[in-house]
Amino acid sequence: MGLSQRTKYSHISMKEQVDPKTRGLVHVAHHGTQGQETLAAGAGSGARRTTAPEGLRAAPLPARPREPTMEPTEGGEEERLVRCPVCLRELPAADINPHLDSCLHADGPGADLPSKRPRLAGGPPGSQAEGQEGEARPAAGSPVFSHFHKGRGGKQRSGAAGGSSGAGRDKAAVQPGHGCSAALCGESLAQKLEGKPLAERLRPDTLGDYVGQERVLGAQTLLRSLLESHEIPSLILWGPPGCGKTTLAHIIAKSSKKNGTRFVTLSATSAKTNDVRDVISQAQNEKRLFKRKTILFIDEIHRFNKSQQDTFLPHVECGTVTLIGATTENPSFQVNAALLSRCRVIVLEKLSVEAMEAILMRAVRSLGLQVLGQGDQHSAPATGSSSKSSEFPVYIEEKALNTLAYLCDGDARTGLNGLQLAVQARVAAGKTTPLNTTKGGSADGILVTEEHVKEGLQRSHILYDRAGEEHYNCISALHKSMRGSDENASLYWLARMLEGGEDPLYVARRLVRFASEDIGLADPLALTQAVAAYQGCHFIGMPECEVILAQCVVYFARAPKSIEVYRAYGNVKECLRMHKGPLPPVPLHLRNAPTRLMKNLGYGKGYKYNPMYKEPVQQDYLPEELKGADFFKEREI
Ligand SMILES: Nc1ncnc2c1ncn2[C@@H]1O[C@H](COP(=O)(O)OP(=O)(O)OP(=O)(O)O)[C@@H](O)[C@H]1O
Repeated sequence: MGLSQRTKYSHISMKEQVDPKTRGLVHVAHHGTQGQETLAAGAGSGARRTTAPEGLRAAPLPARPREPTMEPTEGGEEERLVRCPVCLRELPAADINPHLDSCLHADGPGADLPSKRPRLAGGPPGSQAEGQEGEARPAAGSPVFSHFHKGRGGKQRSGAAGGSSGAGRDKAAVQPGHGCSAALCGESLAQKLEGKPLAERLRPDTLGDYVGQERVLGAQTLLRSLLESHEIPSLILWGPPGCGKTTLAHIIAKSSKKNGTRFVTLSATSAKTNDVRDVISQAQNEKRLFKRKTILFIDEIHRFNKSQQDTFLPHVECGTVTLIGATTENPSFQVNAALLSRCRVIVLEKLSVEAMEAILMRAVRSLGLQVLGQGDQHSAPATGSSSKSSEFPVYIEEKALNTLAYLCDGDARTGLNGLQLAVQARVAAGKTTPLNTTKGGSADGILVTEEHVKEGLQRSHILYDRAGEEHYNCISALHKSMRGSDENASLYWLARMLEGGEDPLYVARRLVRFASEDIGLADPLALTQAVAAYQGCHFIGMPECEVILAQCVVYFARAPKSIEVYRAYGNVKECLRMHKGPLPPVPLHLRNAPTRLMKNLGYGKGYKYNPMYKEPVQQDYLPEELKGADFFKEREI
């Protein structure tokens, strides 16, 4: 490595020491990271590394091109060729700093998001999504780089990635080597199916690729024109899982980079109040020193408690940050009213079957599969397949795609995961199916059928229609298993629901009911357990709350059971339903008599106040005609 490079990082290092609170520091950390990557790429052995202090290295932040600090070089050092880690050109060492600055600058001011890092790591141009996956992740607790990270279900969110538009991506995927910039480009089918989930790889980068949600994002809508003019108001994106909330934020991130706005992501499942404060103080510095705006995206904002939400309220109010929150829960209940009133609530819907079909078709094209309609005849391998020529062509039944679009219940992640697993399983099994392709001839290929797709959904734990019958079937199976004191079956049905994406509060509500209906007075503490479980789920959400529900479910399966109260109450209801004629009046002696008139009418007359009696009091409490009724006697419920 040339001295001038070392000088560059020395300069940065000095800056960190000078002003550890300002954005200078922020850049330092990232420059430090880049420095290391540059060293790796430039391959100077024995080069002196200037690393950021420990705490800073843990929070790599976007680099911003800066003026190089040129110092006299040692004899002839600048004559050595050094490879630019960005464009891979070889240049004299003396020129590398200014060149690097202009290279970094070429992406515009927003290029300081982590999308740049794969290129520094020497990945092929356009392989940014790939590179991000393999990147050293920022240390936990670094709020700024936990972009799109999501705890639930082990989902991974990539950062505000760079890369070409999704439209171009589709094309590129179908035509390998064609200005290839897509995550799936130039790989064999098996490679495309490995590693990062397909849903993540196919996350649209532009509004053009964003399917559905016409009501809020269609042409002429307010939100679309705001997004197109880069005027991003504070937003709460509310919608069911997999409908595109994070994707929309990702698109906003990409587009906001164009006008130099910073985009920072926190996940409320893992971020602490201090992380929020850090982001806000950085945003304040950015605004004050660089007039740079910050958009703060908080995924699963409903997981923040009210006081955490209060932390950013004044800063949203005064415009230090523009907030974008994503939530699957009704924001009226989960988001501070004051915060809510400062945000526009965008209600996203479950994706329609048509929208899902479009998303699946895009995936099919990217994977290079060929759709086989009923009665279709094919003579050639899958068109557009980027599979290596040694691989069999892979076909998928049109019916299989339709079924998938229906079964995934408007959740694109579920649909794409199901498709990925089905194809993966078939390819791994390597089973070729002779297809009657041409008249009088046949060809080999791998066929993915409707059955395989259903299996694929089951394998991703998702053959569970949250809105439909399966939802009721599973909760019923759980209830009956607990009633039957089968702790294994109880846990099984619980897991089937939670892994299928069921709302934990729905299960918790059922447990509250079960505590009274089936355990009742045999263990009155059961109700307390159930309510506590409900509150626990409410506080911490999935996936952490799953064990709370599991504990409660096992407690209930093992608990003694009594339906005495449930049955008796049912008997009373039955009695009321069966009563003919007007309901009997409340006996006068049981009535309260707050006024003289009421007293005169006989209200409360003859009532025996029990505490005044040492012996049991003989007194009727039921209406005359029900005297002696015993609702606790066993009857048909
Ligand atoms: N409207 C859409 N158009 C195209 N693809 C979509 C759309 N919505 C979702 N997807 C696909 O589904 C995947 C998951 O979507 P996303 O992460 O945006 O869902 P979400 O609403 O944030 O879900 P969750 O609440 O579970 O986090 C994306 O990576 C993308 O591939």
